Amino acid sequence: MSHRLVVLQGPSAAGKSTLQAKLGLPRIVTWTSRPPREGETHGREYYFGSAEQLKAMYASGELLETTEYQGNMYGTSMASVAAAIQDVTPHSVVLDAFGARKVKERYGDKVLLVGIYAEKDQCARRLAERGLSALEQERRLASYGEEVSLLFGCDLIIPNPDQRLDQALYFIEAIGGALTEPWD
Ligand SMILES: Nc1nc2c(ncn2[C@@H]2O[C@H](COP(=O)(O)OP(=O)(O)O)[C@@H](O)[C@H]2O)c(=O)[nH]1
Ligand SMILES: Nc1ncnc2c1ncn2[C@@H]1O[C@H](COP(=O)(O)OP(=O)(O)O)[C@@H](O)[C@H]1O
Repeated sequence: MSHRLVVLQGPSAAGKSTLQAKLGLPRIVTWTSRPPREGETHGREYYFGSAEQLKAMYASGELLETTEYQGNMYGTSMASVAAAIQDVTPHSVVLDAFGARKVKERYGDKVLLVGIYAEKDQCARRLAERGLSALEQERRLASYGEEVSLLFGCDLIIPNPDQRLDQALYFIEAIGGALTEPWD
């Protein structure tokens, strides 16, 4: 398979990070201006920086793309994506639909866009269990409809309903297996 980068997109709490972890590929760490959550470390979950820093990085061409999500900026470093695409080992990254499209436009078939889908009430429950404030939960769910409609731009969509994580994992493992087979 010629895909070098798996991009996961989908609504908040659909299960993107969970499935990315199970995919087991090295992850591209992206930048955000949102404050770190408890347990998050600079360089592991994200690189944390100010909005001004991210804007300056974008202006200087250091970031391939930036997006605003829930009032915070996010961005992917040009060098990290280029290095991932060149690397012998495929990588993965979680991006919103805007970032996913940018990366796909630039790298075409080297990028596999995987949409992760779960129903709205299930995402709502998962968000509530994550301990986010009521306002944050509401904000994340507000973009649910738009994020689901944008899944149709993906190369494939994996449903991740409650109680069927095993089924979603089956597909994720199949992708991981196909990507890590020897290629010419
Ligand atoms: N375009 C773009 N989106 C990103 C980037 N990094 C993260 N995201 C998106 O930002 C969204 C919000 O991430 P986060 O604040 O960690 O919240 P959560 O995923 O809802 O817990 C995620 O769903 C990702 O899709 C990036 O570098 N570029
Ligand atoms: N199939 C599933 N059934 C029940 N809970 C799930 C399932 N998939 C993921 N979760 C849980 O939902 C929450 C949100 O998952 P996460 O991967 O962080 O979502 P995202 O990265 O899309 O925001 C986590 O607590 C995770 O353990």
